[in-house]
Amino acid sequence: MTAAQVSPAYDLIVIGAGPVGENVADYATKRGLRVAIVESELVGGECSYWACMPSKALLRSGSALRAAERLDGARQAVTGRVDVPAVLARRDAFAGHWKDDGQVDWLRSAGIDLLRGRGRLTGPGTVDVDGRAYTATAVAVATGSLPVLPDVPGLADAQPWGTRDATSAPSVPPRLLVVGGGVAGTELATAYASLGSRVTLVARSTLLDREEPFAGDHVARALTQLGVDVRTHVTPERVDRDAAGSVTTRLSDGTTVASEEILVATGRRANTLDLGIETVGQRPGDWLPVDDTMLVAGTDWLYAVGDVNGRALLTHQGKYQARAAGEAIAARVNGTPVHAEPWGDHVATADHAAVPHVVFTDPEVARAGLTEAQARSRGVAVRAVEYELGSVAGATLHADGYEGRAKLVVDEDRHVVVGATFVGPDVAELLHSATIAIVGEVPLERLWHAVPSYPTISEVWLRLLEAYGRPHSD
Ligand SMILES: Cc1cc2nc3c(=O)[nH]c(=O)nc-3n(C[C@H](O)[C@H](O)[C@H](O)COP(=O)(O)OP(=O)(O)OC[C@H]3O[C@@H](n4cnc5c(N)ncnc54)[C@H](O)[C@@H]3O)c2cc1C
Ligand SMILES: NC(=O)c1ccc[n+]([C@@H]2O[C@H](COP(=O)([O-])OP(=O)(O)OC[C@H]3O[C@@H](n4cnc5c(N)ncnc54)[C@H](O)[C@@H]3O)[C@@H](O)[C@H]2O)c1
Repeated sequence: MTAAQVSPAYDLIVIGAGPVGENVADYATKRGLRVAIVESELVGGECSYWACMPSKALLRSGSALRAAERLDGARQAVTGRVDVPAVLARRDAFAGHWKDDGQVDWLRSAGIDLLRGRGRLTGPGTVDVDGRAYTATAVAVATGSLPVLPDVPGLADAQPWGTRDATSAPSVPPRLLVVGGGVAGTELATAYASLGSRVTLVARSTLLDREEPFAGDHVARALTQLGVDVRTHVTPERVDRDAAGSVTTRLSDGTTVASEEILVATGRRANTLDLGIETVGQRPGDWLPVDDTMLVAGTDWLYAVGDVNGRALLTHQGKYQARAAGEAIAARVNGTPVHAEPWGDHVATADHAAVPHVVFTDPEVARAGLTEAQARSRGVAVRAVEYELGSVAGATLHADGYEGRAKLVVDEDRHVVVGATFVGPDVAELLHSATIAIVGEVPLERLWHAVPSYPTISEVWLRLLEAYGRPHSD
């Protein structure tokens, strides 16, 4: 195959067939565009094989077991520990055994051409895939993100685990050091502790430091109860792996930690290395700047969707962007109107202040919209109220000694909720109520008429409104 070979033109070429790229391609195809998608590894991307699905599969059995242990009557029936081989086998199934046949069949059925290989931008509307040139009216980059390895002496040579290794490991190391107190670090520390590993978690600040402060406190307490040695405000300074495979890590507080594996979960950067991104004036490794239709700044043909634009490193939010971008690209190619006004059909307005996410630790941390600190830094006239979830009747029934906390952040000028955080066992399913309140900008006066069922954990909404005080419409 020579680079001179030019294949027929597409309306759209998507580079990267993760959950986001698949959705851009699907939504554009449904609007009649001729679409090809380029994938260098597995169709389905990080989320399916090395992130969301396997990590949640590793976590779920331990959470279910602890849920039973928190309940008198069920506790007595729990006579064993987590069955590690069974959990790993279930994880393998959720990761599709790292084969993408099913996803490839879906692409075919959706009418999307799959181009296996590495995609690279070579100029406006031109993409090289392993030496073959393709052209398209529009190109969407959905290449995801890559983990960042901190510059710690000896760390790279010690062959640390990244999140890919941790989510696909065939066995559980007896001792695991987790570096990073963010989402991935706290989730994977929970998972491996549940699977019997002796886990040490090292964080350079508090845990989950971008959440409401009580979130990290609750998670740190629960991890400690699970047997995790949680060390905050420290970083690794030197790492050595000896000939027998043991890792010794010296920390900034002068202590050392011995482990069989060291997992680094210290954040991610854009996967734009070797992508030809400099052809549009962008620096490889930087998040790609986009407008709300996901059009890359300074171009009229290139889109960046999902993790790669750095707006929200979450599958559901990337897929939301993909629905907007797929439709926007189709509208522009078809010459139909583009609705780019806030909350229009072709924009991802919710990215700015209405993003929901769940940290699947035990307790779970679920937030929609802004924390109090974020709202204040944006100049919002904030009033915040908090409530102990353990005082809600539904929560006391849900688990003996239920511990958790909830918080609403209210914009006092507009009288609407701009942020909500719930921390506690099984709060994840509560979150969508908050997302709807925030996106719908439901006035607080009206929220009083949204009655939570008794006795559910959702009754915390009523308690939070009572803590705020009933505003009277006059
Ligand atoms: C451990 C972990 C757990 C997570 N859990 C959750 C969760 O529970 N919920 C949640 O919402 N999010 C979660 N995330 C985040 C989620 O995985 C990402 O937000 C999501 O995968 C982003 O999707 P994407 O399609 O943008 O990128 P990716 O899923 O990374 O897909 C990008 C695709 O592009 C391909 N590619 C890259 N470069 C090229 C190229 N040059 N040519 C061809 N193909 C290329 C890659 O092979 C890949 O298939 C988690 C992340 C991690 C690390
Ligand atoms: N449930 C979910 O939705 C889920 C789960 C996992 C990951 N993710 C996504 O993946 C992204 C990446 O996750 P992540 O946990 O890698 O990143 P993160 O940004 O959430 O956390 C990284 C943490 O590492 C710390 N850190 C950085 N350098 C360090 C160092 N040298 N020593 C010690 N600590 C250091 C940071 O202070 C931070 O607390 C997240 O932003 C999240 O959106 C989502």
